[in-house]
Amino acid sequence: MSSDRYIISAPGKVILFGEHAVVHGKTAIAGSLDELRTYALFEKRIDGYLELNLPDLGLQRAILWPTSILPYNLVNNVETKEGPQKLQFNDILFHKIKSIVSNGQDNQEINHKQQIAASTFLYLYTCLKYNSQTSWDGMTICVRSNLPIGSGLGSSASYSVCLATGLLLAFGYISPPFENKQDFKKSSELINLWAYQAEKVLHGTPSGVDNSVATYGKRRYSVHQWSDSKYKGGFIDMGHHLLNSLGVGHPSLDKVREIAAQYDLHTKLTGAGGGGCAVTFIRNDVPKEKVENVKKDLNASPHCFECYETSIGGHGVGVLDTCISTDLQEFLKSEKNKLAEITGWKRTDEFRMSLRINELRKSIYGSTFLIL
Ligand SMILES: Nc1ncnc2c1ncn2[C@@H]1O[C@H](COP(=O)(O)OP(=O)(O)OP(=O)(O)O)[C@@H](O)[C@H]1O
Ligand SMILES: C[C@@](O)(CCO)CC(=O)[O-]
Repeated sequence: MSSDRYIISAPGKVILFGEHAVVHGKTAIAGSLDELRTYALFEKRIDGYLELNLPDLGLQRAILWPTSILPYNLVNNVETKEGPQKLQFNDILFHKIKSIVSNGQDNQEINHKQQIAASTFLYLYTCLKYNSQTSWDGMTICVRSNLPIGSGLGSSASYSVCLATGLLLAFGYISPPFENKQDFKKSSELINLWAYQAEKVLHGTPSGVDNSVATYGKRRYSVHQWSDSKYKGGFIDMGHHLLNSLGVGHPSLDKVREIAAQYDLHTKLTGAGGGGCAVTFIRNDVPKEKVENVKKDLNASPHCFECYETSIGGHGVGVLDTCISTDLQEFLKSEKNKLAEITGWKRTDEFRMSLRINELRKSIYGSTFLIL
């Protein structure tokens, strides 16, 4: 049974090895991030309007559409209950949605990034609403994230997973609390499948790693244990140099490496490259003061690098307790570092329902990846 309100949360990701190889069907190793997440609030409306709030993308006001303008007649492939292979990306629908988004707003200018994010939402909404038996006729949505957006840490995948989960819940395709393992498995597969469609809107031809990591996540697994026990700095350096040789490096990422190397720490670029984020691995034996000093040096460099200290293995997608009283205004205006608190994500496990399955996945997209 569908409720009137959901708060969803999904993690960002870091790719440790193989970010470009995975696009060509080779193996990558990736992990979900702890505490760097996207949060989405879904509220039912019955007035036939969709309201989308994306303040992190700089949208000053909500975007509003009547649900009646959506091209449901172009939906031809809603195979939500079938196997993933049956779900094809619908180009005709996507182009129509894009034109609705770019024509539609008389009260504010919407830039390209905002248009793509809005199209992603409308694409999933139109596909999933078609054929659904639900009392939701319209909804208000607000998405917030404490991830850097467009920097290689999977903000788009966590956005996609939040949208897919909220819509699948609202339209009754899945239902919390995912009580038994079978429900767990089915719901997470469906979320991942639809998040992948969203990633296609955002990325074109994604490998599917990012949305899988944001869906499945994993139990906490600290970078310290990981780097100590299995891999040494040489691997990390080699990964970085190989990516540089592909031409996806950036001088500022080399600068991060240079500063961290002064403290005997190893760094590589992560994600697509060409800018974005580098990841520095911190061994168990590195004292806290040393970490603070590296961060200070990175901040103080002419590039003013921003540092996020985290571990690998955050929870996968979760549906948070709907009794939490956070309202739209509070959610919209919250500082990024307060999102976990105001949504209740910081409360104990018994208050949240989380989907987590950890395994080596031979993906439906053709690539193999290990989720840490
Ligand atoms: N909090 C958010 N609010 C609205 N849209 C978001 C949000 N986070 C991500 N997005 C969408 O995802 C896009 C960023 O995707 P992009 O692939 O460029 O970066 P990334 O996912 O952070 O990096 P990578 O894919 O390399 O890991 C944004 O332009 C927007 O469309
Ligand atoms: C660079 C790439 O690994 C995305 C990183 O976010 C490509 C992909 O997996 O689609």
